[in-house]
Amino acid sequence: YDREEHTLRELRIFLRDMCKKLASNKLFFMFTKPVDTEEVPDYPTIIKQPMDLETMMTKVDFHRYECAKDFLNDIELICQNALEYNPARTSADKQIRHRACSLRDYAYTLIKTEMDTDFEEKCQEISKKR
Ligand SMILES: Cc1noc(C)c1-c1cc(NS(=O)(=O)c2ccccc2)cc(C(=O)O)c1
Repeated sequence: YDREEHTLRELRIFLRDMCKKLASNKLFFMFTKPVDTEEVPDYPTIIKQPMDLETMMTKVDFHRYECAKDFLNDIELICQNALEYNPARTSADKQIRHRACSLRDYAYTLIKTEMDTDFEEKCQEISKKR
């Protein structure tokens, strides 16, 4: 196996562990699956690019992430969607916005602390060439 494939395989193992850690935190329960359009019928009229942690795990398996930055872009999407769909001053909306921001900060911090900087740089170099 050439070196680049080995690097990307290592990235996928790391990102699956990230997904698992984020999805296992009860605080982030509502981000673990796509928003159910039966439960929330107007969701697709407001949120054009839904994202969730189960979809992200599938994207890892389909080799859709070539660096941690691409993975964090989807975490950002989960967070932005929650802020956009739940803008009210009610405690329910405030709670989901707070949890969305916690998910984003927790994901960035996990990657920053657990991922080698030059490993990410190597992934981004590979990603640029493809
Ligand atoms: C996410 C999201 N974005 O807008 C809203 C609104 C939510 C959201 C959606 C749901 N119900 S759901 O059937 O779509 C679902 C259940 C379990 C996991 C994932 C989604 C529940 C909650 C909640 O706070 O409990 C929040």
